[in-house]
Amino acid sequence: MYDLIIKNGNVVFRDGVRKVDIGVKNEKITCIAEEITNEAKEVIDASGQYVMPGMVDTHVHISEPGRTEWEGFETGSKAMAAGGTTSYVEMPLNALPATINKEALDLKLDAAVNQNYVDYGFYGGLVPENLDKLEELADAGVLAFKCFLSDITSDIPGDFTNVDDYTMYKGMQKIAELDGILCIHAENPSVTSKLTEEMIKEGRTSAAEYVDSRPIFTEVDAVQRAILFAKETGCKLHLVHISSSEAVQVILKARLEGLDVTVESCPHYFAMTAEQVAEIGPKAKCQPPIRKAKDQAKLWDELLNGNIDWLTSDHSPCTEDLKQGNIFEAWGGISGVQNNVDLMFDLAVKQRGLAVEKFVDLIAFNPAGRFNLPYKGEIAVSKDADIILLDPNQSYVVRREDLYYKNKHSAYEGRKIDCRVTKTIVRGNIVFDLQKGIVGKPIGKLLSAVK
Ligand SMILES: NC(=O)NC(NC(N)=O)C(=O)[O-]
Ligand SMILES: [Zn+2]
Ligand SMILES: [Zn+2]
Repeated sequence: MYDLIIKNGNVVFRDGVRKVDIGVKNEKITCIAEEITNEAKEVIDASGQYVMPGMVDTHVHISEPGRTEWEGFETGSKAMAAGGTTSYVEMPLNALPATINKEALDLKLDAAVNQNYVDYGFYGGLVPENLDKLEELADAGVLAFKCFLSDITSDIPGDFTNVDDYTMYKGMQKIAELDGILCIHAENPSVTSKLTEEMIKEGRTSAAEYVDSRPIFTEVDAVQRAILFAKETGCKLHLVHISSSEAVQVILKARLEGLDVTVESCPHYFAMTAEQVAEIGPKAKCQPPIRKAKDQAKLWDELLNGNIDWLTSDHSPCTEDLKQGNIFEAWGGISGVQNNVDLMFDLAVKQRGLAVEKFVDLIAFNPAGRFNLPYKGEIAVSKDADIILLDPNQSYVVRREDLYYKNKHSAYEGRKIDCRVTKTIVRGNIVFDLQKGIVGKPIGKLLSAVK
């Protein structure tokens, strides 16, 4: 007797797609066979659909507690469930206080209980004043550390700030000792902040000028410096939301030379060009910026050639008033997590011919492996039954009223997507069904690393 059987689907394994049935018991995948005829409490007919591991999104900002009006665990995780994400790792910034010591992490852990529809874990932040807190954060179970090279200043007490070089160096030494990973937002803060000042002063505040205020070389420069520091300290490195082929090439070269470094990029860098951002407006503002069409084409080559390790949403929501005005004034961060899986499946698999098993590596297997979650990210016996169904023949238009975000704005509003996540299952529990919406209770559990 199984808890759940998923029948007749095109199941995506790491080595290809096979039409098989999946049996789930006690939250795990316990059987994969051509035909399972046993009894089950629930049977799903997945005919005509892909059956894949849910997305393991290692880059999500939920600003609860402290800025809960921007996004909360409940609304954010419902959006993830509806979009095909089954686990996520939450960034140490945007909530107040930032997650830079154990007390702040405890506030997050408390706030997250009984609110999440999908499984969740946390980052610890690295900032100039918390070098002596990294160990307590690691002991308390953060899955990785995160720092900003890019300028991020705030006069609100407890808010996140960027690192200076000394902090990056010392932080990497400590994180190497703890056998952790440091994830870095890589942009040269001095150049980007001065260019920004200059352009605002001159009234050059169009979307095109915003892109020019954060040129690709500032990303490459910060990546190179992070790599140099990682070589010196032996710290494992991961570069978040990389926006340019030039930066990917630098990372690839360092990896070939033996450095333990990985790289992520995000759907918005593939789904929109700077030229389109000029039309969409501040809802599509992020840092680093969405690049021009000619640069995006090169980033696509990197993704299709297997040079980008995985995709993340970088879901960084805010209230709508912060997305008004000119693009320089608006909040930098895109709400996108609800449409990431089907949007990227459409763009990469359907439109550009990426093999569906490679797609699954990009959304699930690779991030789960890097973040020491070997029980996630793959359809295989003994793994958690975190499974999504995706219908490659269904189209939909992103509509505001369908979004679960606390603030229902999206850079993708009005966009047509030619495939759709129709069911999301977390450890054997159906949490989203296209017909019914969010189903059941917030059953999300805290992730723990297996080293
Ligand atoms: N404070 C943020 O959430 N920033 C985020 N914003 C973006 N990417 O525009 C990020 O990840 O840097
Ligand atoms: Zn960032
Ligand atoms: Zn982010």
